[in-house]
Amino acid sequence: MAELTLDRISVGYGKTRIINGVTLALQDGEFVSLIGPNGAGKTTLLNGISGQLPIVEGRLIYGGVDITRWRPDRRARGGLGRSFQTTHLFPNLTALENVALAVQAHRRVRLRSLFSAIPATVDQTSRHYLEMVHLSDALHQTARSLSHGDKRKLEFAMLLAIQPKILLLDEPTAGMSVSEVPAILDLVAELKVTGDYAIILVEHKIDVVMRFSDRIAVLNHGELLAEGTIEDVLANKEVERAYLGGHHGGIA
Ligand SMILES: Nc1ncnc2c1ncn2[C@@H]1O[C@H](COP(=O)(O)OP(=O)(O)OP(=O)(O)O)[C@@H](O)[C@H]1O
Repeated sequence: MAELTLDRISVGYGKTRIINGVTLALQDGEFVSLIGPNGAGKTTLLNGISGQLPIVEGRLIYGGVDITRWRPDRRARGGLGRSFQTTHLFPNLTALENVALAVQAHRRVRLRSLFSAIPATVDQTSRHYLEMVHLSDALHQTARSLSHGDKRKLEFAMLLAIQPKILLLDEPTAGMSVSEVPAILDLVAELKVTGDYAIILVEHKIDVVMRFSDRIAVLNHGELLAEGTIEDVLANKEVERAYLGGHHGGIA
């Protein structure tokens, strides 16, 4: 059974529908890249899956359960982890405190306990996730003081703290300096190799897409234009036309 099935889903803002009837299945441990020209609806589709935007038509099935009407926090607790293009950290808290907060939120511990002392088990678990993202040296640094690349690593640690089964990664290297990109991509590679996560990656850089993807899905004007292996998709004339269609940014 597919881990996650998008069954003809439509997603929109208010009365404006951006995603129209997209069907896609993600298997256990599979890595699918979601590509498409600027404005195609990639982020909107991720928002529909994670629950930030409502699915106005169709069904979202996760592990055999219809989660179409679940709120975002319930989806996250159930194992749908979502990263964003911009950072979502508590700048004045340390790296350890940020992750502890995510661990506690996931365990539904009352958050005020964080500000007295981090319970030992939470502390240990938080350190584990920080180690996974290679931030053990920055435990006690405030999030504010971290480099952009390390902030992104910290977000990964917080994402892992909710023990996701599915990772929805929205351009994880967006806004990074060239020197910071490899470490983040290595992190994605390390997560992939565990086989513990099914991953949907939104990405413009074709070299990144080629490095990781088992399969590619192409969105255009809110609809699924093509789906298949890298070779299939790159040889698809409609995909080529969509990218060459004038004002859009191309596959980089
Ligand atoms: N808050 C919003 N309200 C209304 N429309 C929006 C909103 N956010 C995005 N849109 C519109 O939805 C469409 C799809 O945007 P989306 O950000 O999902 O595309 P994308 O494929 O992720 O683009 P990019 O590759 O540039 O990030 C665009 O036409 C955009 O203008």
